[in-house]
Amino acid sequence: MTIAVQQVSFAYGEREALKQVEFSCQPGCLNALLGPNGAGKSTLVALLSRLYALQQGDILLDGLSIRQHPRAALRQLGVVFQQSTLDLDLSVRQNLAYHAALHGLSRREARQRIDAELARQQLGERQHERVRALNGGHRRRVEIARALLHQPRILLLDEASVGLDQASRRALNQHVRALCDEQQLTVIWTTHLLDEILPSDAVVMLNRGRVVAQGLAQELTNSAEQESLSDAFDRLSRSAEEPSL
Ligand SMILES: Nc1ncnc2c1ncn2[C@@H]1O[C@H](COP(=O)(O)OP(=O)(O)OP(=O)(O)O)[C@@H](O)[C@H]1O
Repeated sequence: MTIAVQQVSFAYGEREALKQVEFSCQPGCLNALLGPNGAGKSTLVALLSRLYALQQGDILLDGLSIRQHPRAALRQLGVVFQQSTLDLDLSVRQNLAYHAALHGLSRREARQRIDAELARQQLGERQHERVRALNGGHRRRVEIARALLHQPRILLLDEASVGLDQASRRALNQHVRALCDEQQLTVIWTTHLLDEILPSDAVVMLNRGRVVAQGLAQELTNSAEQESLSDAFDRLSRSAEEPSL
């Protein structure tokens, strides 16, 4: 499913968080939204997920405006927010069942989808354990399972790997990539960690609320004439701040 962000600007009162942001995402793969703290990544996720209403600009999902068709758009979206919203004292399965009920799934349908997601996230054996007993990586998988219960075609993950150790970060990243391949999911993966991005990934670089570059990671590195994506990001962010003559 395609995502087109068109001239989106957003301010918290006087503070501008996004300024005429425009980019599109590649369908069926992981799209990295890269930027340092405060770049505007979470604000963009909040607008995409309709947590905040758009102030200026529009976002199109397969050509459909989320302004004009908010319900249809939401049906296509699964979201894992930066802050976990699992109930730690409920079991894995109970957390999922609660969410399925909120989405209005029948008990039978909920049972089938929960079974399928638990299997896909390799959580079947942990389903009756309290979420509190799970490590950070497994908790994130529960959140992904929950986000996919209503079978969306887009998955938004906001800094999903924050707080995980290196091995869990890598495993989570690989897991999400496998989901893209298996289900043709379009993923937006926001991060400030460059080692989570592969040379072949589509990347949008945000800095201080503006898109400073977009393209395949390898192309961005080459075009900025840098050795690494990290250097390219520094270079592109600096040149975006220099006043044009
Ligand atoms: N609720 C809010 N009220 C006022 N300003 C906010 C609010 N949320 C974010 N901001 C500001 O908007 C800008 C963008 O923040 P945002 O959280 O979207 O960035 P981010 O790239 O997700 O960074 P982080 O990784 O730190 O969350 C920052 O300057 C931030 O201080």
